[in-house]
Amino acid sequence: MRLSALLKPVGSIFKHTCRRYLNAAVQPGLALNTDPVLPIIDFSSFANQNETNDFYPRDVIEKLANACEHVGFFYAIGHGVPNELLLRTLSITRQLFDLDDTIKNQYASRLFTDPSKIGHTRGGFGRGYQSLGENVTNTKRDRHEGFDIYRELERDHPLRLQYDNTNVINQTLPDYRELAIGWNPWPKELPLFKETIAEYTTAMLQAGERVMRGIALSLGLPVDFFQSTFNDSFWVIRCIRYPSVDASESKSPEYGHGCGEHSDYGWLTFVNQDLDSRNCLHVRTNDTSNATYVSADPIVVEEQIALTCNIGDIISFITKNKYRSTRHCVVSPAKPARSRVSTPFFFEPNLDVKLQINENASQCYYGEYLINKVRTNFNYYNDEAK
Ligand SMILES: O=C(O)CCC(=O)C(=O)O
Ligand SMILES: [Fe+2]
Repeated sequence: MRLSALLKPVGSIFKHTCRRYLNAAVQPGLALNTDPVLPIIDFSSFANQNETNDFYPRDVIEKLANACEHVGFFYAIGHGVPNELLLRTLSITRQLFDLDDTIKNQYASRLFTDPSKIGHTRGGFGRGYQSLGENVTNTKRDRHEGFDIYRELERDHPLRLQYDNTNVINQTLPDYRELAIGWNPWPKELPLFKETIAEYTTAMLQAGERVMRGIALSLGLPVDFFQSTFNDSFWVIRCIRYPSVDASESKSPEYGHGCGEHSDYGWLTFVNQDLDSRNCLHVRTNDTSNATYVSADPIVVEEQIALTCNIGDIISFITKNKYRSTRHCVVSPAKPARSRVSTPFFFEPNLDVKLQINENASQCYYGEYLINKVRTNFNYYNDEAK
C-alpha cells in the first residue's frame, strides 16, 4: 500500500494560533513552565500494538492530528522514558563537554571525515565531536559544541556485509552504505557516556515506536503501518552544549544563533533539554517574511518530563505537506544563565527503506537521501564558513 495514495494534500500554513495549556502537578525540585504554548499529547495508550484501531482513544488521535497539521511540534507525555534517565543523559553530556579541549579534539568528527570523499571511502563519516562554530547554518556559525552519535550496525548486519563486498572506491556515485560501516569514537575518559547513551537509545526507540503508532492512527492508517519502516532504525543523537552569551557577543557577524533556523531533514525529532532552559528553543509560527516564534521551554506534566517532539521533512513530504515540518532555531541562553545542554534524538527510518521523498524525484533509499544531506552539510562548512 502506498502511503501517498491514502492522503489528501492540504496546505502547509500555520493555521491557527497554538492553544495554551496549563500543566498539572509538578514533582518538587523539577522545573516548571506554567504556560506552555504547544499542544500536549499523552501517548500512554499507544504503548502496545496488539490491538485493533478501535482500541485507541479517538480524542487523543484527533488532538495529535491537529498538532501535526497545524503546529508540527508537540509535547509528548506518556512516552515511557523515565525522568531519571532523561536527566542522567543530560548530566553525562555536560560532563563530556567539561572535558579538556585536547581530549575532546581527539574524538573530533573532522578527523574521521574527508568531506570530498564521503560515500566513496571506507572510513565512515560525521561521528564525534564538533567544536564551537564548526557547524554552519544559513552561512553563519552555530554557537554550540556538538557530539554526533549514529546507530552502529552489528558486525554481521546485512548492509555492512554487502558494503564489505563492494568496490566503492571505484564507484561513480557515493555509496550510502558507507553510513553503515562507521563506529562512534566513544571517549575512553568517560566510559559512562557510552553506557548512558545506550540506555537512552533503547528507551527513545520505544518512545519513537509509541509515537509512530499514534501518528499512523492520526493519518487513518493501520496502527502498525510504519513498523517495517523503523524496525532497523538508523537513529541519530546529537549531544549539544550552547554557551550562554552577553549582549555584545550575541551581535557577532560571524556567529548566528546557538543553532540557526532550519527544519529537521528526517522523520521525527525528540528534544530532551535542561529543565532550566528558558526561551532558547524557538518554534516558528508563520511562513511570512515577518517571522514570529513561540518558545518550546521544557515542561513537566504530572511529574513526568515531557519530550518536545517535532515532525521532520520526510513526514511532511510523504503526507503531501498535510503534516508540518516546522522551522525552528535555538537562541543562546542569556548570561547570567548557565550554558544549555540538549540531547535531541532523531528517530529515523531503516537505511534501506525506499521512500518517495519529493514529488519530482523517484523513490530512493533513506540512506541515499541521508548521505546527500550530510554531504551538503560538510560542503556548507567548507565553502561558506572559512
Ligand atoms: O537543542 C535543541 O533544542 C534543538 C536542536 C535542533 O533543532 C537540532 O539539532 O535539529
Ligand atoms: Fe532541529
